[in-house]
Amino acid sequence: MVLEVKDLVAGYERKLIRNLFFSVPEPAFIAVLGHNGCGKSTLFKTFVHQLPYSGQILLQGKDLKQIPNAAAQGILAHLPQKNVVTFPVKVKDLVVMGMFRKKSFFQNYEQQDYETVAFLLQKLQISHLAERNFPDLSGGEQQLVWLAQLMLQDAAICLLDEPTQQLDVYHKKKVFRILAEWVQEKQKTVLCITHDLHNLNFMQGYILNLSKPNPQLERITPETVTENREFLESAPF
Ligand SMILES: Nc1ncnc2c1ncn2[C@@H]1O[C@H](COP(=O)(O)OP(=O)(O)OP(=O)(O)O)[C@@H](O)[C@H]1O
Repeated sequence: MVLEVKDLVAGYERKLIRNLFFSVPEPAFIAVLGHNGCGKSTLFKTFVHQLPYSGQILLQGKDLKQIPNAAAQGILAHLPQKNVVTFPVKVKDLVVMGMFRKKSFFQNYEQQDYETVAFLLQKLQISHLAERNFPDLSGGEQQLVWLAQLMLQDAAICLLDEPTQQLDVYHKKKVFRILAEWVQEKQKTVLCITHDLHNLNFMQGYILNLSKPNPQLERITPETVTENREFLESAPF
């Protein structure tokens, strides 16, 4: 079992996540949907120990509470919605840091690591950004760079919080295709918060709509995408 959530209750004064149950037996893509403020990022925060919760979260069969540093173990990687860098750093030097698990603290990154970075940047079609100063990039360009860094972490389960939010329509589609390929070829489990429902039509996997009264994994089909879009187009009350 890759991931199990049992009777999860989490949130703030108001518990946004109430008695959530779902399980992912095999690597899969899961689109996490829902109206603004329904608790999607809150769900991810419970996974990365940023919020207390009751109930159980099991990653690869192990209780999350017994895994204080899932990132260092290559179990979990999290790409938050906002990630700010204000110091000057070249894109390639930021991306290579995704390989931190393979390095000891004082070890430098080598030529071979930068070759891996170059390959990934090419895949994401952002090779031309490699030598640029990261803080000077546009919002969408920065998002693609963070995605490259996250992919290099090579974690089994990835939490992506609206990774395509600032991308143009071409790059949105491209990123969804790359994620689909990544899940299938590398057997990753990707939970992806998104409002880009039309891009789900060509994806295989599941929808988890946290705006619904009793959210469950629903297999992605043209019908479930339409039903969830119509559900979300209606008022969230
Ligand atoms: N630290 C906090 N203290 C109290 N309330 C909070 C805190 N952080 C977030 N919230 C509230 O919890 C609710 C859910 O926030 P969350 O970020 O999980 O929403 P979301 O579903 O990811 O929304 P969006 O689609 O807008 O990103 C919001 O109403 C937010 O204001």
